[in-house]
Formats: sequence, structure tokens, C-alpha cells
Amino acid sequence: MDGSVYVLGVGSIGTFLSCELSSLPNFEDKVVLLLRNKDRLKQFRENGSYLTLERILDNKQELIRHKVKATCPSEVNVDALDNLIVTAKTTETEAAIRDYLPMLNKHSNVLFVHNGFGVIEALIKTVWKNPYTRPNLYQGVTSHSVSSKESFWYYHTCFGVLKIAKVPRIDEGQSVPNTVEPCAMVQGLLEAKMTNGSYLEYVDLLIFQCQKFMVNSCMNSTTAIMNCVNYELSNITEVKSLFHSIIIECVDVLFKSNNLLAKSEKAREILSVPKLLNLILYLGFVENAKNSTSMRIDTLQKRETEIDSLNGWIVKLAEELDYEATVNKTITLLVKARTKVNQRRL
Ligand SMILES: NC(=O)C1=CN([C@@H]2O[C@H](COP(=O)(O)OP(=O)(O)OC[C@H]3O[C@@H](n4cnc5c(N)ncnc54)[C@H](OP(=O)(O)O)[C@@H]3O)[C@@H](O)[C@H]2O)C=CC1
Ligand SMILES: CC(C)(CO)C(=O)C(=O)O
Repeated sequence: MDGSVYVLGVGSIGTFLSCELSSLPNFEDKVVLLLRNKDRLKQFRENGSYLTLERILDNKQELIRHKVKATCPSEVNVDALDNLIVTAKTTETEAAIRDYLPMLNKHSNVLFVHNGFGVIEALIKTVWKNPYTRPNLYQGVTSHSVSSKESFWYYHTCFGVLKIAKVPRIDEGQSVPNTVEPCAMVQGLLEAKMTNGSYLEYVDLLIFQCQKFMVNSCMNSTTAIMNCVNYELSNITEVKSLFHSIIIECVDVLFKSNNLLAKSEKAREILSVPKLLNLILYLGFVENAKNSTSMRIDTLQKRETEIDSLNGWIVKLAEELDYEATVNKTITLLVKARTKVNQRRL
């Protein structure tokens, strides 16, 4: 094991995490970018093989630049990937990771950092059915905001948190205590200067993931449908009522479909509808008031959205419970319709 950390999905979050790791002495030349294809690799190398993160926080500007190794599916020449960070969008991850599955074994450490649910769940149901041979899986959830300036140059504009936990290998109904030592890659991300990282017991990560899920399931979908900046939805009775309906249905479905949540008093206390609504109104209309959500930006740029990992995930879980999540289904259909309307526009 040479300790290399491969990064699949070198966009906003992938660049942020790559730069943070590369800033640590122990990982200085350990990060290897897995770019989409030879053209992207050529573009990156012609750019000097630099990743740039422009940090604009509290009116202070800082330029972080690292020369980083990179490869692509047709060039990668290792038998195994010891460590992999996956930060492609949820809509792109299954296709992106396919080329690398033969290099992932039960000793590999794979960290997924996404909004919403469904990526790890789908991989466990398809390619990693055997819990004894699948890689060591870690789930990361971040509230940092990073956006694109140009290829391989990103802005870090909102300081948040990065929470990570080890995903239970055997029974999803069991938690993994945070006393279980994380791998060196995760430890590096926790030590990095600006990740504001913490390593949680799995059930605590799941609760945080649900909180972020609720924020995104209300804010991202509604701002995409309405094509508006976050604050434009504030102080509107109908929006608050819609968010309330979305949350009630999400909480109902998530607790019915996840044993770990269902038996956690802490989850029931934190993921109460009134608390979630207040959190969403604060994060959406105060802390991120002037932002456009990533989903609205995706629809404006005619890209597919992550709706199936958010409101669409609730629809999927509800169907598996033999009933229809009508509120989230309507929201999901409207986001997909908005995406198609925008894609048709010249
Ligand atoms: N950006 C943010 O502030 C936040 C993002 N998140 C979540 O983090 C996740 C990642 O988001 P974000 O970083 O913004 O997404 P981006 O779209 O910025 O980055 C995704 C990257 O994945 C790459 N990619 C896609 N398919 C492949 C492939 N087959 N092989 C190699 N690379 C591929 C893309 O490469 P290419 O450039 O070639 O298209 C792109 O650079 C999402 O789930 C998002 O919701 C969560 C919190 C905040
Ligand atoms: C918090 C919020 C809604 C900020 O806009 C976000 O996470 C996103 O845009 O995806």
C-alpha cells in the first residue's frame, strides 16, 4: 500500500478535498486525480497539472495552488486503489466508479462525499453485495460551499463542516462507534487546516446527513422549480407550508425505512418536524440567503440535477414500503419538468 489517495470527481468538492490533503506533509505527493478521459488529462497537464482553490472567506482572499498527479481510466496502471475519494455528482458516480471497481478490494478505503442518499445504497445492492469483500466505506457530508471559476480553479466561499463516519460493513441497522480508528486518508482530512472535519459514530453522521437532506430537499428543489435566489422564497406563507409538507413526508418515510433511525431517541429528538423547519428557514433564508442552490444552477446550465438523491429518494423508499410519497413525487416531477424546459431553450 503506497498510501496514494485517488480522487474521482475533481470538481468543487473534489478540488477542495484534494487541496486540503495536498497541504499536509504526509500527503504532499500522495493525491492522484482520476480524470474523466485523455482529453481532460491533456487539458490538466497543459495547465501545468495545477489545482487551484481561491479561498474567499470573511473578506479575506487566499490562493492555494498544488501541483498534483493525475491519470484517467485508459492510463491508470495500478492493481489496487488503496484509498479513493468519490466526489462526482450522485448522477455521475455509478458510471464514473465502474472503471475502477476491479481495483477496489476489501482493504481499500472509499470515502463518498455527496448530498442526499442512494449512491452507497445502490453500490451495496449491485456490485458490493458481499459485505465481507466490499471495501471499507466511509460517508462524508459537507456544508462547505465551493463553486467553479474555471476548469481546475474553484472558489471556497462559505466555511462549513465536513463530517465523516465509517459505514457499517455488515448490518445497516447497527452503528459503528467513532472509537473505530478511521483510515489514514480520513485522518488526514480531519487534520487538514480548513476542512473543519469531525469523525462521528455512524448514527450521528446519519442524523446530520438527514438534516442536510431536508435542507436540500426543500431549498434546492423549490428554488430550481421557481427559478429564484434563496431569499426570494422567504416570508411566504405558502412556501413555509410547502416545506412543512415535504418535511413531514420525508421524516415519515426515512424513519419507516431505516431501523437505525427508528430506534434512535436522539434521531427522533433532533429530526423533529418543527426543528427541521426552523433549520431550513435559517440555513436557506438567513445563512445562504443570497445564494442560488446548486440544483437551480444545474437547471440553468441545462445539466441533470441530483433530484433522485433528494426528493426522488423519498419517492423510491416510499414505493418500497408500498405507498406513494405524493408531495415529494410532485416536487420531483416538477424539478424534472423544469430541467427539460430549460434544456429545450436555445
Ligand atoms: N459544491 C458544493 O459546494 C457542495 C457540493 N455538495 C455535494 O458534493 C457532490 C459533488 O458536488 P460538486 O463537487 O459541486 O460537483 P461538480 O460538478 O463540481 O464536480 C463533479 C466532478 O465529477 C467529475 N466527473 C463526472 N463524471 C466523471 C467520470 N466519469 N470520471 C471522472 N470524473 C467525472 C466531473 O468532471 P468534468 O469536469 O470532466 O465534468 C466534475 O468535475 C454532490 O453530491 C454535491 O451535491 C455538497 C455540499 C456543497
Ligand atoms: C445550503 C444550500 C441550500 C445553499 O444554497 C446548499 O447546500 C446547496 O445549494 O446545495
